[in-house]
Amino acid sequence: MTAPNRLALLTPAQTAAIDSAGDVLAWMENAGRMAARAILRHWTPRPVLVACGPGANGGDGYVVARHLERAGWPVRVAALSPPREGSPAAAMAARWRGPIALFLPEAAARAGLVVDAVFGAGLSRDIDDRVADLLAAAPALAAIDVPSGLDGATGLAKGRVRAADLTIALSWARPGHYLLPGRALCGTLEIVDIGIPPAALERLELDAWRNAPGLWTLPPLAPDTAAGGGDSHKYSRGAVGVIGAAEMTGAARLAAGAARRAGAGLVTIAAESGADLYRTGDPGLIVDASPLSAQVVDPRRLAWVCGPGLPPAQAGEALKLLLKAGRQVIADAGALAACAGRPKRLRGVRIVTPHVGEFAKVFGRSSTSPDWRGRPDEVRAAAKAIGAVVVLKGTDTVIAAPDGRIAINTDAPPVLATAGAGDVLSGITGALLARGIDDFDAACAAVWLHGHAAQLARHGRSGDGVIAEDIAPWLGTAWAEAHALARRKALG
Ligand SMILES: NC(=O)C1=CN([C@@H]2O[C@H](COP(=O)(O)OP(=O)(O)OC[C@H]3O[C@@H](n4cnc5c(N)ncnc54)[C@H](OP(=O)(O)O)[C@@H]3O)[C@@H](O)[C@H]2O)[C@@H](O)CC1
Ligand SMILES: [K+]
Repeated sequence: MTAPNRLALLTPAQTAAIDSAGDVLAWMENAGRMAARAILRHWTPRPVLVACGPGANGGDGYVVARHLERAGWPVRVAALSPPREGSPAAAMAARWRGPIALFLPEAAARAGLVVDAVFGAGLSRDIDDRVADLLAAAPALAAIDVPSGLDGATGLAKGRVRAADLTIALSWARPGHYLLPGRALCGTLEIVDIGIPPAALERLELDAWRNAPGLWTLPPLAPDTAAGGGDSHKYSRGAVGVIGAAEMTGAARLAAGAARRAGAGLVTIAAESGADLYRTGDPGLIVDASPLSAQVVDPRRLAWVCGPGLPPAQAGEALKLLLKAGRQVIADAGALAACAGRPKRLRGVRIVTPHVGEFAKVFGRSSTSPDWRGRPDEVRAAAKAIGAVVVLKGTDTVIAAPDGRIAINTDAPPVLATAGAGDVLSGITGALLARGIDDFDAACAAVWLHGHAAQLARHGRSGDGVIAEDIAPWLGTAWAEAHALARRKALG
């Protein structure tokens, strides 16, 4: 993976590292000017209160105030406390000669728009009532960097955080802009360029990105005959095995169908029992009723999906056989249930795809409260513990590699919260692994294709009535769009 800088997500600590060696005054001026421009695009002229904190976020606020006033808007500034003497923020505060207001909710309520420049990357504790009350009284809110109280690293709220209508991110977004509840607290997110040279990123150890085409690249979906790929055969396009359950056959069929649409040359359902049920399904699907122990040694069937629809005991047995045979395993559903509280049993698998409840059961968290989902470090730790890529599924799916890299998916539609959608994802992942794509890239690309195909299904025919079966037929289009987007961004 050669991750492009434009997809990088910066934590507050990384921003601080950039600032310590940079021209903060110039960047602050740019940040305030660009934020003012974004505000001018989003709102018609109205009285504005700019709420400024004591740090550089407040410094940006004084610049916004100056530019909005220059644009003819009535502007007042309310300071929580004055900036530290000699700091860049103090220099910007000194250049504000306009009206001052008390830092009180009444001042916010009288304005038509409040600019939240109280805390950004320097947030160090929960915000108190004084800040929360003022921001809560705002009729509309534009936040600089993050809404005050939102932890940019985790997406968690520190105290009572007022959701913004517009959040203006500076040069790069943060994990917290995309992780829930942060994503919901940001409103519309705009990323503005404040002139930090891309070389500044080279000094950082980047480890988080937005999941989008360009982060990974896909081979062509089908062999290109014109380019001499016409002699490729079904095994060279990747062969996928899916462990079939005797009873809940739908899940394995959904996974297998998705693997086929995602470009696998050959997909087999391993069904020691229940084979007849599978044979009544799609004609292009191979059903193998021989003992699994004999199937797993077929060297051509490298990638296996283990778990969808399986009872935990069967999944656990299958997992052991697959790992012993050195297969590339995607563990989901029943295979995760078989490893509840025993994550070490997953050592040797390539990718696991738990939802929040499964993650909690496998990795032994006592609570499934939505609160902890915003903590990428927990997903990183899980990936490290089992030496495999962990895909924590949700509306803000986090994909973590054992080496600490994470990608956050940002555009999955809510319609994906439907039975069988997870089985489809495991099938797509299997197809990409079988085609020889690196584990982390395969997981990231599968998550994106899955979400994008669901979006296409939604805009195509299904509307909000998208069901799991609707997703796979759109994978070909999603694949083509991934190529087009990666190409366009690389050029642009
Ligand atoms: N490279 C970039 O992207 C650039 C970014 N820029 C901007 O810089 C911002 C980061 O600036 P920053 O480091 O000064 O932190 P900021 O959030 O203003 O606050 C720190 C102050 O608040 C205080 N404090 C914290 N929490 C508190 C609480 N709950 N309740 C009360 N007080 C609290 C804290 O006190 P302390 O923790 O020290 O006690 C300290 O005094 C960033 O968000 C962006 O807007 C541009 O200007 C330039 C280029
Ligand atoms: K802010």
